[in-house]
Amino acid sequence: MTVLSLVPLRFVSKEHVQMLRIAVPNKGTLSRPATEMLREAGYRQRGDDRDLVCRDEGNAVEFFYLRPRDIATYVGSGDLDLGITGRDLLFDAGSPAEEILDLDFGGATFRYAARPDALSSVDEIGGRRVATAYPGVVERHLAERGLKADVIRLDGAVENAVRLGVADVIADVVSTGATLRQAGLVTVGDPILVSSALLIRRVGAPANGQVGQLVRRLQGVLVARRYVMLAYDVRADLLDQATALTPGIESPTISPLHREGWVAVQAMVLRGDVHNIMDELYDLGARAILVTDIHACRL
Ligand SMILES: Nc1ncnc2c1ncn2[C@@H]1O[C@H](COP(=O)(O)OP(=O)(O)OP(=O)(O)O)[C@@H](O)[C@H]1O
Ligand SMILES: O=P(O)(O)OC[C@H]1O[C@H](OP(=O)(O)OP(=O)(O)O)[C@H](O)[C@@H]1O
Ligand SMILES: [Mg+2]
Repeated sequence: MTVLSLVPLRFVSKEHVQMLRIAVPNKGTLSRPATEMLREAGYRQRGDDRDLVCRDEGNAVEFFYLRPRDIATYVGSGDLDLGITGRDLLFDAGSPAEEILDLDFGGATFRYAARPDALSSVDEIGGRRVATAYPGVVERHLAERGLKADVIRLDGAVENAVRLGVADVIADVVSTGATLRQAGLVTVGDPILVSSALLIRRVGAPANGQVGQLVRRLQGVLVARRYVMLAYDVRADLLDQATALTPGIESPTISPLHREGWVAVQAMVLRGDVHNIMDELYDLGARAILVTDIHACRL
């Protein structure tokens, strides 16, 4: 770790700050949610979808917009410090880069599929032709199972490969399953992997204060998206029952109310649970139950 990385950025004159270099998907499913998340975390992002670079001088970060498939290569080689890419693309690249944070978007499974009557299990893939745009993932998966198959690398639209007689099986990203259905294919076996967008860095990269700050900001966005703030008033003798419903992340905040025998409670709750919790609190006797969004946080 350099001495500079220990000093908060605002105390260091700008010409001495090393710019952190981050790869962001320039196109495809991950592109928009990645730039939105970085914006929510307080970083400047490109104004035009064709821009290839964006410097955020205030935060000492430089963003490079690259094909998501290439991002693990740039990060694994150490040419860029961090990157945002999919878990499936990271595994496919096989470069020495690793996940440091799951960003909770771009979720999809990666699976085998074939004609409904063609295969009953993954073991039957041995000796067949498998079309995929992710040969690294497929070859490793087959090797782990001791299966030998002919892996055919295609660029996209791989679902057509069976129809066109190029392959017996495909391995591809499945989200809604609509593309598979349209091509008359069904999944074979369990998912090869469950993917989502990740923040990645080079394996063995030294600890760095700037990276730590970026990770905390992104974690703040994740928490702000997952949680809401719930506030309510409740009789003091019901407080234990009420706080069992709203334990918060560390502990709920309890404040006295002017009204004798009542207290106000504030706690973070999961966004998806909030309506059930509000119903239960109301039934318990809590009143003035209010929900507010969290815009940013550091826990
Ligand atoms: N419905 C989806 N289709 C494709 N990729 C998806 C989907 N949902 C999530 N992803 C993830 O997005 C990444 C693939 O992005 P990439 O930009 O390479 O392909 P794409 O979004 O299909 O764009 P395109 O094929 O137009 O280049 C993978 O990590 C994949 O798991
Ligand atoms: O399960 P679904 O919701 O149908 O989504 C999955 C499909 O979407 C992607 O294709 P894309 O449109 O990106 O075309 P591509 O195959 O040329 O990349 C992916 O490769 C699958 O084909
Ligand atoms: Mg695609």
